[in-house]
Amino acid sequence: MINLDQLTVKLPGFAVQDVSLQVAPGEFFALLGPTGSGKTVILESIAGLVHVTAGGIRVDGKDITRLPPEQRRIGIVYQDYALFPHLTVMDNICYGLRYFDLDMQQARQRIDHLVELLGLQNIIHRRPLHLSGGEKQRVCLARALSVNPSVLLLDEPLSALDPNFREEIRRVLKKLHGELGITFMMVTHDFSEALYLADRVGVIRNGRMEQVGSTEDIFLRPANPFVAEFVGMKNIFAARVADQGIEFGGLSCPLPEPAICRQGVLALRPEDIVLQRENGFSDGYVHYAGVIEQIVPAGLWHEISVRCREACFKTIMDRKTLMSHSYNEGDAVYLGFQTDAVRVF
Ligand SMILES: Nc1ncnc2c1ncn2[C@@H]1O[C@H](COP(=O)(O)OP(=O)(O)OP(=O)(O)O)[C@@H](O)[C@H]1O
Repeated sequence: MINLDQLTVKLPGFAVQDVSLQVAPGEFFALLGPTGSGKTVILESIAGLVHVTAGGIRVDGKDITRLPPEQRRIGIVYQDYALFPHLTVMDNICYGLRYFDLDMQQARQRIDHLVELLGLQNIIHRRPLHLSGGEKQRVCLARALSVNPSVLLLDEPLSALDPNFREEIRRVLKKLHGELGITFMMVTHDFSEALYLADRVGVIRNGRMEQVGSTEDIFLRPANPFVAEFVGMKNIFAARVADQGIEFGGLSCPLPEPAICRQGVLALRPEDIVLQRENGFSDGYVHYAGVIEQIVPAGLWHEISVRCREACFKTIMDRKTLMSHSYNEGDAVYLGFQTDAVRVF
């Protein structure tokens, strides 16, 4: 269990301010935020690698705010591996043991178990130079877990990996978390990673916590336009409350309940928007006539921009559907969405 109580870390030109957070025992928590928002500073303050200016950190009920790193029983894994090139895999895994007061027989048993769990049996005598990215990251996980930590901190553990190994390490992390039952806290700027791995998420902006909640909550019910945009709501419009709903981009959107629109923003996820050639939308859908402005291939999907009056909507479509409807730039279409997909801030 991790407990941050108004954690404040002041650095030259940047500060983490009053971050309070509770991560339950055995939980997988993801700390999300754009680059430079302070995620690593928070992680490193938990590990004892940066000085905490004010507030406190407790792990499993114990105040560790001023303890040196080696007395915290916390493992940390970085994106760039940081393995010793001159040591074998086994020596890298065992390197940290000397700094901890551990029962060596138990430590050896634990390492044998980790080597098996992480599938490292065939590479324990190799040096890091001869390992793939996925293998290096599995070695780092074994090294961080060798000291039997109660908390494992992961700083963007997937971002240096190419896509195939990323998938592999994602599965490894899920399996490790399931089998070891310890608390995981992972920093990432990729919401899809958090969606796959984490139970709960905290979104950081500029050193402050913007929202904490279940991954589903953050995804479906972002608390403000910043979080909405961060979790992929690509349709964000200036809006205002009107007689029967809300107005934006020269359009009117009736809503079943009166909207509270304090920040004057309406947001929609691209995947909640449907396109049709003819207007066949059923009740419950809000729909507008528009024109396809742009079709951009994006991997397995195409991103389609549709202009309806002054509002330019973004939606996504798989290649097969796009082909079967023969949609092209310049085509007149109807665009619709259900009112419960609309978020108003
Ligand atoms: N030791 C330090 N001294 C001064 N400034 C620092 C120090 N460590 C980090 N910073 C600054 O604090 C800010 C937050 O950095 P941090 O590494 O926590 O961001 P982040 O959210 O992890 O970003 P990224 O996703 O790019 O890793 C940055 O502006 C960074 O330059």
